[in-house]
Amino acid sequence: MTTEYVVQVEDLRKSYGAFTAVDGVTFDIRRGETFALLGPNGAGKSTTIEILEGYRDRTSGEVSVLGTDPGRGGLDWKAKLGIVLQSTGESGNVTVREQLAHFARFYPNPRDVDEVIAAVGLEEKQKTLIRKLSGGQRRRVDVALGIIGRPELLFLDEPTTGFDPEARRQFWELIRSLKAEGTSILLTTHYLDEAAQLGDRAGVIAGGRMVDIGAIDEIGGADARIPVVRWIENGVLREERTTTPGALVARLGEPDGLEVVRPSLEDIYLELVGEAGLAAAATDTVIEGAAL
Ligand SMILES: Nc1ncnc2c1ncn2[C@@H]1O[C@H](COP(=O)(O)OP(=O)(O)OP(=O)(O)O)[C@@H](O)[C@H]1O
Repeated sequence: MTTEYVVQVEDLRKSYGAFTAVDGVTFDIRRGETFALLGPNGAGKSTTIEILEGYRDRTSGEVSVLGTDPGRGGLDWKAKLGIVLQSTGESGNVTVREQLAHFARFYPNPRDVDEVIAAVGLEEKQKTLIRKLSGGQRRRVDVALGIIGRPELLFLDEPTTGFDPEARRQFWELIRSLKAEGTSILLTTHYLDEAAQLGDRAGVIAGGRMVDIGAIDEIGGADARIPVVRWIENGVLREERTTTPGALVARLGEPDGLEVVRPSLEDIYLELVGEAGLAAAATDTVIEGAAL
């Protein structure tokens, strides 16, 4: 059986004048997979997503989304996508329920409006005007609009920004249930715990380039996951990375400040992005040197 891809991106580039925002990015997403695109502000995540959604032209590269070039996708193609953009656009003078019922009519096989309202936890606000909602509640409306059409592929650009911790956990449950139904998802987030909770694979973009890509529990390579043992010896903080922290701890006994730290996805991500920043700075120096 061949793997079916819902997204295929090959050597994607996007320039704004002399500035290259996306610089040769390659990745794919398999059907049913949740792929997390991670990277610092300005890395090129939204630009990439907007190209895949058909909202932005690309400078070069090959892109296929549900078998179609997004630059040429028609309404049938659009109806298979669910899109939650980064900026919250919903400030309307209609109620939550009216807005969802209105958008449901654009799709051939929409989800039930009540079901979606319940899924995003807006039952008590369904008759409230959208402009009277809080920021986090409006974001839930954005998410509801993204899933009302029962999309095959859902784009979530920083979906939980502004959510309180409980709402974020409810949202994770919602995403898990969509995933269980077979929805493929492309997620960008600055919450690394969210990526670790929801993602099957992740790509880390920095400065428009993919600096690493792989299964969530393999990003950064095996060495990045080696635990660190820290303790205080003669008033000095010591630390050692070891694959056998238990043996080291047994040898140390019970020194002050003893802790075993397993690097989180966030630690690994920060290291990757830090290294990419240093590499870019080094390249800039060479280019400046060459120009002299
Ligand atoms: N219309 C535009 N014209 C010129 N430059 C742009 C335009 N849109 C984006 N950029 C630049 O492209 C780069 C990538 O932006 P993009 O929005 O894709 O980043 P991002 O990874 O989504 O960041 P964030 O995490 O802040 O959302 C940024 O340096 C941005 O300033």
